[in-house]
Amino acid sequence: MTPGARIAAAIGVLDDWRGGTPAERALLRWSRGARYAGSKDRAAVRDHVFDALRRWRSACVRGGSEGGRGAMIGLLREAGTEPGALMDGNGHAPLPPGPGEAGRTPTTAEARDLPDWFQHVLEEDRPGRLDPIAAALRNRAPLHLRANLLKGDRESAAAALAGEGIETRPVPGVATALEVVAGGRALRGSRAFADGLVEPQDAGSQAVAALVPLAPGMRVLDLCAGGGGKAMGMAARCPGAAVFAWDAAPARMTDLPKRARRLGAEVRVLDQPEDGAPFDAVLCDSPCSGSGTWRRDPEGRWSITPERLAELVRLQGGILDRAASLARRGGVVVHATCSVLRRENEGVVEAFLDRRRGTFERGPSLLREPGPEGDGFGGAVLGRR
Ligand SMILES: C[S@@+](CC[C@H](N)C(=O)[O-])C[C@H]1O[C@@H](n2cnc3c(N)ncnc32)[C@H](O)[C@@H]1O
Repeated sequence: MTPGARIAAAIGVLDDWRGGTPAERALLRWSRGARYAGSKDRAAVRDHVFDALRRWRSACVRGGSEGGRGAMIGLLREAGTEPGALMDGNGHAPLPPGPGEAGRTPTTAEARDLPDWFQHVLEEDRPGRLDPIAAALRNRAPLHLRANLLKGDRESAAAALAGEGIETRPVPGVATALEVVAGGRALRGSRAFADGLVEPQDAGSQAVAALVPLAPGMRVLDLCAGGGGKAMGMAARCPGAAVFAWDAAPARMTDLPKRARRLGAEVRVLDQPEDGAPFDAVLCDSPCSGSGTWRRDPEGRWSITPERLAELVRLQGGILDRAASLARRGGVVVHATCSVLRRENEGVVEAFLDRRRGTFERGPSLLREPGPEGDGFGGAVLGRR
C-alpha cells in the first residue's frame, strides 16, 4: 500500500470507530477485507488510527472537520507534513484538503486532548499536574517487558533478546522492567518470548504489583485478575507463595493457564474467591477510568463520563470491602488502579479506612504518572489489624 492508501484505510477505520465500533474491532473489520495489505501496512494503519485517537480533539480542529478525514489531515499538519503531499488523490490515496478544510490552531484546552469535564476533574485531583499528564497521554506508550524471574533475571533476559536483535534497556526504579528500544515487532516470534524469559507488561503495572508483600508460605489472591499479568508476576517474585486468581468476568482469565505455562508460573484459578479464604494478601487491581493508561487505550478518554467515573469509585469501594472479608487478621489488602485520579486512589482508601474504623491501617503506597518510565498507576497497602 502507498502511504496515501494507508491514510485512506485509517480514515475508514476511524469513521467506523466514530460510528460506535470499538477501535480494535474496526481495525479487524478493515483488515479482514484488505487481503492486499501486508504486515507493514497493517502496522502502519494501526499506528495512524491510535495516533489519531490519542489526539482526536486537537487533530479534528487542525484538520477542519470532526471525523477520520479531519483527524488525519490534522495529524499530518501537526507533524509538519503538508497533507496534500500524501493525500494527492492518486491510486487509493484520499483527495487533498479542500478550501473548507483549512482548520485552525487548537485552543489550550483542545490541545490537551481530553474532554473538558475531565480536565476539571484532573486539575481538582492533581493540582498543577494537568498539563504534564495530558501531554504524556498524547504520545505513544513505550513497550515494556517483565523479566520472568522463574527463568532468569533482567540481565539474562536482555542478553537473550539482544541476541535476536531486540534491544532493551532497564527501566529505572522497577527491578524487573525492560524497555524495548529497537526490534519490538520481532518480540512475539522470538525464542526468548517462546521460552518465557519475558512477558509484555508495563513498568507501572509491575511497580504496583511489587507493593504486595510476599513471603514463602503465604496465600495471595489476585481478586481482579483479568488476564493474570499481576498474578503471574507475583508467582514469579515468590515461587514459595501460593497465588490464586479470580475475576468477576471469568472469561477474562481464559488465557491465564496457557500464559502461566509458558512462564513456568503457578497460579490457581478459583471458582469463588471465598473458596480459598483467608488470604495473607489480597490484591484489588480494580476496574477504573484507566486514565493512567490512555496512551495504550486512547478510546477510554472519549468514552468515560462523569456518571461512569462515579460508578467506578463506588465499585472500587465495594471490591475493597469484599477483599477485607477475605484477608486474615495481620494480612493485607492492596488497592490498585491504573488511574492518576485522587478520587480513584487516595479517596477510595480514605473512605474505606473511615468505614472500617480502626480495623485497617495504612501501609506503603505509590502514585505514578504516565511517562517514559511507565503508565500512571496508584497503589496502597492496607494492613488488617
Ligand atoms: C484493571 S482490570 C485487571 C487487570 C489485571 N489485574 C492485569 O494485571 O492484567 C480489572 C478487572 O476487574 C474485573 N472486575 C470487575 N468488577 C469486579 C468485581 N466486582 N470483582 C472482581 N473483579 C472485578 C474486570 O473483569 C477486570 O478484569
